[in-house]
Amino acid sequence: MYEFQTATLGLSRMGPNRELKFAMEKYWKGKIGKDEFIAKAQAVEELGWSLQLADDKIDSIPVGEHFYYDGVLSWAEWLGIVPKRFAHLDAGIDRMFAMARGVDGATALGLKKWFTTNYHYLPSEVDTKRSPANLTDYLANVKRGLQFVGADKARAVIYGPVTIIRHSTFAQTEGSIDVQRFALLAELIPIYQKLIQDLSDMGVKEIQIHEPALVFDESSKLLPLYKQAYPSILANKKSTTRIDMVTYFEDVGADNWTWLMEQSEINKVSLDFTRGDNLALLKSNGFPKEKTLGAGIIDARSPWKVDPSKILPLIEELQSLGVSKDRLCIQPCASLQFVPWDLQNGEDNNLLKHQASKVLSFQQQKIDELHALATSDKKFVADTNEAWSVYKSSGTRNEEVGKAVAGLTEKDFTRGETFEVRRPKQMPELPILPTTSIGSFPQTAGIRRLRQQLKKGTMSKEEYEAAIDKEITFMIGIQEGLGLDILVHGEPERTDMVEFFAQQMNGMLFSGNGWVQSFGSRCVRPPIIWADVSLDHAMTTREFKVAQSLTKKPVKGMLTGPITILNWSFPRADISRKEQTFQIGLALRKEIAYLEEAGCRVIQVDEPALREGMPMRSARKDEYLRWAVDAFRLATAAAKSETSIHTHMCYCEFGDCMEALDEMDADVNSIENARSDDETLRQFKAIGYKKGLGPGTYDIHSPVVPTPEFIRGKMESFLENMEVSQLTINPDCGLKTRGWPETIEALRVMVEVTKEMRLEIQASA
Ligand code: MET
Ligand SMILES: [Zn+2]
Repeated sequence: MYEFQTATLGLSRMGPNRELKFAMEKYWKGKIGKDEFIAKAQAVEELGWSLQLADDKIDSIPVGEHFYYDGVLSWAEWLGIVPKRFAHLDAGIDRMFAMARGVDGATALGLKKWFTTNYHYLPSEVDTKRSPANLTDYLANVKRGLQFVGADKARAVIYGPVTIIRHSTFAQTEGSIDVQRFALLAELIPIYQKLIQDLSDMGVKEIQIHEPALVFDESSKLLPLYKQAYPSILANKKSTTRIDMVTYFEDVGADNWTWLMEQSEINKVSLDFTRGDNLALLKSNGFPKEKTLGAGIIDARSPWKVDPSKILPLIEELQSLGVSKDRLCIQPCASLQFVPWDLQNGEDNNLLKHQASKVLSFQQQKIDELHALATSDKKFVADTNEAWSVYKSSGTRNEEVGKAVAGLTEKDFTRGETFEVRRPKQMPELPILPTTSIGSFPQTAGIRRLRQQLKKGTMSKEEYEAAIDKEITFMIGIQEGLGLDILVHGEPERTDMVEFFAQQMNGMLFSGNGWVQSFGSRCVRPPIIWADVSLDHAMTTREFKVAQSLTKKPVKGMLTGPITILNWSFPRADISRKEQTFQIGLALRKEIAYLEEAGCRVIQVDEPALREGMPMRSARKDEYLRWAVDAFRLATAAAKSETSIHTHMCYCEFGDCMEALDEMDADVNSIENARSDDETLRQFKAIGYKKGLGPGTYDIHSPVVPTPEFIRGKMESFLENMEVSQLTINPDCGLKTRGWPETIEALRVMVEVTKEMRLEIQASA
């Protein structure tokens, strides 16, 4: 052991070259069998273990935490929290994948953002009857880990029951959620008791119980569940098995702190020191002498190196607050799944050549940093300090941008006329219940090939654009044929809704292989903001003009909003997120002007990441929402009254920020709703929302075409909750992951049902 102990809480799951992604997709298509799939997945897991074992870099290495699709989903499968529609399937990974992706008419589980990240988990659905728990696969995996890593270093990871319960949905018909939560907990306690015993018997010396739900606001009423769960779960635990209670993404709050520190069966508490204020809690309460502190001092969600001038004093301070060296374990604040595998890995060197890369740090580098900190490596400290000072003087600031942000006044954030005044001026020719889509159409293999050819240089820019225009022509033709009212160009030129814009703005940096998991096999490659952001040319008008020239119907301009660009990028570490978002907002404001100039009358500014960036504590929530909403308003406020500003959001729990959605002052909010069962729609009604709303009519994640009855049911529910004049009819989200046949069929059903309903409404008027 070195000066400090080191631990990790989980690694990037996909592998250096997204091996798990490709293995999963092949397995789903039946191109490889189950054994081959598992072998490939295990090879990635073992690679991760090896990285940590090398040079004894990490003392506590998690095992049993390499999930194929999602952790909450795997635990639901193992614990038997399986909704009826999947209960007939055999337990195991096929049922787990079935729940993730849907099968034979059984729709998939929901999809939600995990805390404040852009990673999505699958909420378990709680039926009245549970399937039997089956932890065989989990235990076998832990056993493999123990053998590979060695019993001294292996730490079995368990997702704790309260976190599972907090991320489950309960039937509204079965009575109060609180009661249902306790009922489920009562069933889970004996399962966890046995599990802890089994792990002890196998020779596991320490168990990491991941209970990040401890960071939810105290008002979330979870503490009674913790109080109920843990004394019983840990009651029969052998004294030789240590417990590390792991939290992340926020501080645990005063009440949870007190509870945690009082639990004598908990030997180590892992806390996040990069978000929230656990340090203040430690200062005011001290830290129990008999416990180890797992100090999450390395930001697992940031691609930037540690700043020694901040992190070394923090390590000192923790000791001066009474955490002795032998009880201090330094670690990343959360799983490293939120950063790419390795900075050096497979890069085409564009990234590595850039000055900023000297201060970048992906998973491999973070493991090295931990090791350097644990061994008090002086050279590392000197080199890192030097790298940061070189970076800061390498053109990160742009004076013009700085002035523009500093000079903003109230007027810059406010549209010329109020919603009531401007709304009637917007596309008055539209019928009631205008139909539209969210923007993207299927990204076919052909389209992806075009991009590869352009990249390889086997296709010229002119040829590429001509091919893209052909796609746009096809897509406009389809939409005309279907009879949609507000058309889109279909986004064939965009790889990704953030990357496409980031690539055209100044101040952004891109990796060739810096993938992180978004959900299931889907990975994203977030741009890295390294300097002040600005824009010096139009980004979307070329494709808009092509599309609009082909139709008399309005074509919707399609932009990604400032908050989403920020949240789905890696923000820089040296200036605030607010300042970066305002810079992006100003760039988008220019783009909206370019689009208007090109004749665009309706512009959608997507903000699917608005909610996920929101901090978890009420005090900080309000502050975030204020600047996040302001950034959106900054981007859109200069639009003419005649320009209809739409926005779109998806796959979040919006309940606690509804007012903010209203304050964004968009003319129409096209929001995901089908997969969350009208919850979002009811929440809009509850706040008395009067602006335009496009609640999604069907889930776009499934290839299953919705029936007319289903769409009709949705629309009836819209009409019960909103005025006809408020409604726009659209799917839940973009269609880029779908194939053409089901896309056309589903939209055809949506348009047909809308036409029928228009006639009915007019007849009854
Ligand atoms: C994740 S939200 C996606 C919105 C985007 N306009 C699309 O249709 O793909
Ligand atoms: Zn969406």
